[in-house]
Amino acid sequence: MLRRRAVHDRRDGAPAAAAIVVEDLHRRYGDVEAVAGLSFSVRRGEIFALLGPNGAGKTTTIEILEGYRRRSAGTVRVLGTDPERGGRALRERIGIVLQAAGLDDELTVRETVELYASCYATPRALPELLGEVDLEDRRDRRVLHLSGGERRRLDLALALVGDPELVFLDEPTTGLDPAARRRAWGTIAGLRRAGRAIVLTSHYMDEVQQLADRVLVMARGRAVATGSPAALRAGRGRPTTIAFQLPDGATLPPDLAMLLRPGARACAEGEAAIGLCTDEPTRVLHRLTGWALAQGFELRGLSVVEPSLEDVYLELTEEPEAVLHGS
Ligand SMILES: Nc1ncnc2c1ncn2[C@@H]1O[C@H](COP(=O)(O)OP(=O)(O)OP(=O)(O)O)[C@@H](O)[C@H]1O
Repeated sequence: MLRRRAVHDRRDGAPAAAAIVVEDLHRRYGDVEAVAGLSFSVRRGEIFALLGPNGAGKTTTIEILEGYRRRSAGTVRVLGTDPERGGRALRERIGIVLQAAGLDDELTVRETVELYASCYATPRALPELLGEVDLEDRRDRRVLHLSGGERRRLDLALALVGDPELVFLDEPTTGLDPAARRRAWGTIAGLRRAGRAIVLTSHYMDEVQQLADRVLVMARGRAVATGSPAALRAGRGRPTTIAFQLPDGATLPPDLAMLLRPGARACAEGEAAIGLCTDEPTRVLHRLTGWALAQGFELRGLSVVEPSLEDVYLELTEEPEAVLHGS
């Protein structure tokens, strides 16, 4: 059973809903400004996704939060402490799941967890921990013989062995089959229910949409959008797409044809051959179906599609000057 955390700072008992507070963070590497004035906060009991294309500055930001890189300027508080000065005491309160942790293939699951547990003063009990990541029946199996999904769950167990208040998950479901991904999502959602703060990076937008309470999209070291996945999808006048297939030889009337924007990403995607982009889906759908009925056409594959988080992400990261802040 998961332990539910009180939303309090462990050291002084004061309320501390924010697990991470970052204000005007900068990091330069010579001429490169990898992080150029980033501000955000992460609450306890929330999954916060940090997204951005290659080179956006995600790794630099996360390693500053983890205490493994120094910043050039700005203020950072992680669990109430400056990570540059937190040392081992802070690191014991943080769990990190890397994309490829270097584990000893010859050790069993139990031996691997016990090895990591020996680094903590008060580690989690083995049965409870293996239960949380659904690995109880693999405890005596060597790492070498674990499936990809089991290996990722062991990585997660190792990050949780010190009972962290804050967990960093880097691409937690890369390489997993669809069923294993769904199980991993359930485990990650369980971490949130237990009151932990979770910082997630992922290239799977369906995963982010499913798990994240809030998203920060970075490009060129800056935030280009923050907000819930739903707020980002609905934001800034993004049109709805009405998708369908036209019968062979049929031609749309001019007032509907003018809504065809084949170059626009939201219109081009989807299974149907034709997409109309509109901010007035009710009116346009009424007009379209009225026209089709009058012509005696069946509009196969008719659907009304909101932009996906992936559409929004691609649009934002291709236009880094466009700054949006959702709720
Ligand atoms: N140690 C370093 N020395 C010099 N430049 C660096 C160093 N680390 C990162 N950079 C540069 O800083 C920028 C941001 O890199 P960073 O690794 O933080 O981005 P990222 O968003 O994590 O990218 P990716 O998704 O590819 O891992 C890039 O231009 C990168 O080349």
